[in-house]
Amino acid sequence: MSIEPEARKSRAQAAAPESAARRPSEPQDGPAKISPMMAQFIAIKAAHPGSLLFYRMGDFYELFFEDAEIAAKALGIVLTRRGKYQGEDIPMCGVPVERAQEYLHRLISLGHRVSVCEQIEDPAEAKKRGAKSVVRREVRRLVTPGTITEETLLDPARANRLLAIARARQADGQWSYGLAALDISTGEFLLSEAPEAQIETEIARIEPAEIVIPEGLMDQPLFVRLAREARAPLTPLGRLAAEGPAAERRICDFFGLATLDGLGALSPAEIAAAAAALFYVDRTQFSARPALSLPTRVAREAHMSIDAATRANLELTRTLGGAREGSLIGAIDRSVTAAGGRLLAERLAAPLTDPDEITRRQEAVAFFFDEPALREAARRALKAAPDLMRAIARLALERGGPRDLAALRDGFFAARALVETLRAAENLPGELAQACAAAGALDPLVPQKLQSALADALPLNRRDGGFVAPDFDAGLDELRALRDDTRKVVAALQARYCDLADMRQLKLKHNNFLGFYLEAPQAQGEKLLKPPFDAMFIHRQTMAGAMRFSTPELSELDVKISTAADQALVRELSIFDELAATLLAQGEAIKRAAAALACIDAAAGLAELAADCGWTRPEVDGSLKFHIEGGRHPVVEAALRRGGAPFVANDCDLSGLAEEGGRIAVVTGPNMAGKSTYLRQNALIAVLAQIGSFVPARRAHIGVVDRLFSRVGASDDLARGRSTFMVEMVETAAILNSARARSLVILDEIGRGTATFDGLSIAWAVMEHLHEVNRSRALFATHFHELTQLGKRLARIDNLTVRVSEWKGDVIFLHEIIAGAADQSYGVQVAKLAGLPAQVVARARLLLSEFEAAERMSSRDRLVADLPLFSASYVKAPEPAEIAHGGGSADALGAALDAVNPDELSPRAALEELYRLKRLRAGEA
Ligand SMILES: Nc1ncnc2c1ncn2[C@@H]1O[C@H](COP(=O)(O)OP(=O)(O)OP(=O)(O)O)[C@@H](O)[C@H]1O
Repeated sequence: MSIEPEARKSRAQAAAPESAARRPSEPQDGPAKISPMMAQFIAIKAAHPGSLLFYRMGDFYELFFEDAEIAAKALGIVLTRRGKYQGEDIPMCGVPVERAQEYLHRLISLGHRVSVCEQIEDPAEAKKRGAKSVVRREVRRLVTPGTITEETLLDPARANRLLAIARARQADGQWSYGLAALDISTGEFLLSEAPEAQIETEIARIEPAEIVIPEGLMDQPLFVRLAREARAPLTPLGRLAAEGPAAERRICDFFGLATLDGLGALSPAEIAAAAAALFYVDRTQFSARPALSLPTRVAREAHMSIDAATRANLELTRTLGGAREGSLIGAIDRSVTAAGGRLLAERLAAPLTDPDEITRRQEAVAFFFDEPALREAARRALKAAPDLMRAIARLALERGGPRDLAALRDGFFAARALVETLRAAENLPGELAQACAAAGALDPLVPQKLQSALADALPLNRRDGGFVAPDFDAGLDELRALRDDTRKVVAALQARYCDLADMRQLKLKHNNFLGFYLEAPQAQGEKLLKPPFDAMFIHRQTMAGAMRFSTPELSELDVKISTAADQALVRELSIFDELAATLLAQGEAIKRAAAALACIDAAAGLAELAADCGWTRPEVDGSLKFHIEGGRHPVVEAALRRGGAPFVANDCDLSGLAEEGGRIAVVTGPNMAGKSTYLRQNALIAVLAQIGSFVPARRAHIGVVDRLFSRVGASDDLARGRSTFMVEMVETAAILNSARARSLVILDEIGRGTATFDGLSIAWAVMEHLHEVNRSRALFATHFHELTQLGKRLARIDNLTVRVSEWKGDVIFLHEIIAGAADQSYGVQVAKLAGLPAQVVARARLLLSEFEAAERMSSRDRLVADLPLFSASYVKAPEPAEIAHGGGSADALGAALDAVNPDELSPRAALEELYRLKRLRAGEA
């Protein structure tokens, strides 16, 4: 895109007085050859490496040299030239200030960092220092993906976290990693600690927008990979940022604490990470200070551990394609506020493991579930609540605008309405009672004041003015009247003077020489030269037939009118600051109230969902139960419902006893029957139960799951140099190395990505390991029917299959899970449904019956049945000759087969031939 002609004009004007410059990276020929402006630019640029420099010039932010080339390409704006540096043109491009946020958004989302350099004095001031002096400029902010606060740059539905990682050596010599996650758009500040093997899982939970790590770790493949997987840019920090006592001091200084003792037992790695995060905040925000909450430690055991692959596979907060729509959060989010939606996403990313805490959340949902009228009223009140957390955070950073004041006003009113609604309720459960108390603690006078202060229509930026309501401030009203209604002011003044002098012909006029003056006809003017009028009216001129007078008030009027606009704005800005200060003085209470509203919204939203979709409250405790009756997949069910199709509910029981471990269900069944859906729905039900939600099931009893693992589907990771099979094996290895009795494991078609017998052997051994060593509750979907044999030999393995029926040779999926093993794959029927050409389907049917006949005659089944536990015996593959000739079948069958020429058969004839051959083999023909 190009810049508008009007904007371009003002930019040209802004740039006009400056002259040529050299490339900043090269030695300069001498100061004489560089304009003062370019010298200033070069100095500022050198002090802020690693970012694009937005250099304010009048109504534009200009970029020069390489920055201009990068930005012009990224933003699609025109690259121009401006002056020369060492004989070469200087590339330049620019963005109008009023559209800067839009351009910033694009640059930040591409992973760039932008230093915003402002003019910090009036050009008129600069001129006073001499004609060639340059306006003072300073970088006021470094905008990076993890430190943005503007509404237009943020996703309302997601937290925007900066993650700082630091490491510290432990007593046993191992490295431990501290993780500090902070969101300056809301003030949230959380700390945790993890060993190297768990960092990936922690990062997946935090979903950072930017990761800050010590410079020395920048090149480590682990971090390069982690950042790529988290789709977050990696920023290095020097060593000084987070070391020893300096780290503690940095945290204490930031929060005004004497010691860190009040924050609980923080580890050295956590302290280092927290200090690094604060250092980075300082570096990016300069003098502005975000209203961060005190850092809170998050114990890893407090949350269900879900590794990155499992999160991705289960599509908890985004689909594999990256969209929210189609993910679990997309299906369950019924919250009506942005903060409520964010809280739900956060809870989904970190389900709880403490049954008491889960019960506390459930009680809040159950309350709204049982009280539909209250739920409706609460949701109506919440709908009027804007994003309080982000509004107060922007005010704290002095980046707030009039709309943030209005957001807080509306939020205060909404909180009051909500509290009034809920206070009427009896037996408010603990979580809601606490939230109500926080929401009710807001000062009722504040919204009143904001209400009378703010105009109806509000500009985005306070500098635009016009946001203070009429009648709020007499001084402002007067200035505005002067600015807007010169004519009216003049008319009113003229009428007043006419009354005072009792002289109708007195006229108020203006010229450049006298400014405002009063003119009277000669005869009547004489009267004003005498007492008492001469005390007020000062004679200025006598003309032919008229006399001119001024008054002290009129002399001031001139000055007043010309500066009224500026003064009105200054007055408005000071009213803004006053209102902002009133709000910031209550910053902590506002943050608590905002969190309370989000909490109520999340609970009411989940209750709405449960009521709407027929969900029930699960029983969650410390046992190893996993018993679900009539479970459904929330996302698939919603999709089917949109198409008018029903979802078939299914049971699942993996319950085990502590001394033995959980049960494993081996699910076999045709393609497309619903195995993957079944596996995933049970994992999702566990996640939902542990965030305190109701679940899509008739009944559910779940003993808390500490770790959830899934190996679902197959995908290459070519960027990491891993084939499909390698990815599958790496993920499986991670599961077998870390799953425990309290874990839930979902394995979908392990071993599919390699040769049949390798795959079968691996799957077999994996199952044995899960059963004997991990002892986890597990679901295992497979097309290796041989694995159903394991159920006969290992006590806690059950076989499940999906019911299908056949009609005229076609398969009909019933999606019903029943006990037992599948007897057929129906792969060919599914291929037919998929639209494979008829000849191919017929040929496949023929081949299939041949292969099956061959297999029946082979010793494979017997071999599998005889496999000793834990001996990874190789299962003998049938000899090619056996397949070709039907193994040890009768000569008659061989002769009949030899007589068939498949190339000459129509699909129908081939099918008939196949049935004939089968009858022949069975001795019927
Ligand atoms: N319980 C159910 N009720 C209704 N429809 C279902 C149910 N389960 C699955 N389906 C439908 O069947 C489709 C296929 O399901 P799914 O992918 O789970 O099959 P699958 O057995 O895992 O197949 P494959 O073995 O080919 O991977 C789903 O997209 C959904 O539309």
